[in-house]
Amino acid sequence: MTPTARQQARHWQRAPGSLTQRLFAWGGEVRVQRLRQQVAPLLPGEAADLGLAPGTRCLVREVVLHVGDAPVVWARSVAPHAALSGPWKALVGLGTRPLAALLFDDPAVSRTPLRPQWHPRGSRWHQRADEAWRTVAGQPWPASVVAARSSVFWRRGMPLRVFEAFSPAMLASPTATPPTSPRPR
Ligand SMILES: C=C(O[C@@H]1C=C(C(=O)O)C=C[C@H]1O)C(=O)O
Repeated sequence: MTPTARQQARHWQRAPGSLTQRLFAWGGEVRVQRLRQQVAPLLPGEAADLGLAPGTRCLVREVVLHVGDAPVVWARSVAPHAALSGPWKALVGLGTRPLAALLFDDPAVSRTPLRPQWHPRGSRWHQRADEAWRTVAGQPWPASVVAARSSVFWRRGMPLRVFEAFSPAMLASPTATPPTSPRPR
């Protein structure tokens, strides 16, 4: 990873507030492609961050965010299944609306500090990012490391862990224009 890419990764890993809003400001058009939303096993680190026993039934939502015509973020959010009948029931009908809609305008939602992380090729996280990219872009994850971040949103005592991985297209250079110009309206 070039020094510029590392610097850009740190920028996105630590950027407060809504990533969707930042992507919109960066590229003018953001689209959410939902890959899955179902009860599924957790990946390494998720149960601990949620304060759950491994094997607890959880809802898993995976999406890819597109800016213009290019996929730029793979995101994976997990919550205890029990939360779907309570504080996070709005997840059920979210569809392809950005998750941010449930998080940043609700005073009942708090967020733990952002945790930057790097997942090398061979890790479960890199494997999952690779699977998502093969599905969406028809190619493997285009880097040997997945630069990402995670944090936990809390609402009325129930957690929602959000993980976001940044594609190399986002890390290209400080002045990187979005990967493609938004489609003309
Ligand atoms: C949490 C946010 O919502 C974004 C949208 C997501 C989704 O729709 O599943 C998941 C993670 C984020 O990239 C945000 O914009 O910060």
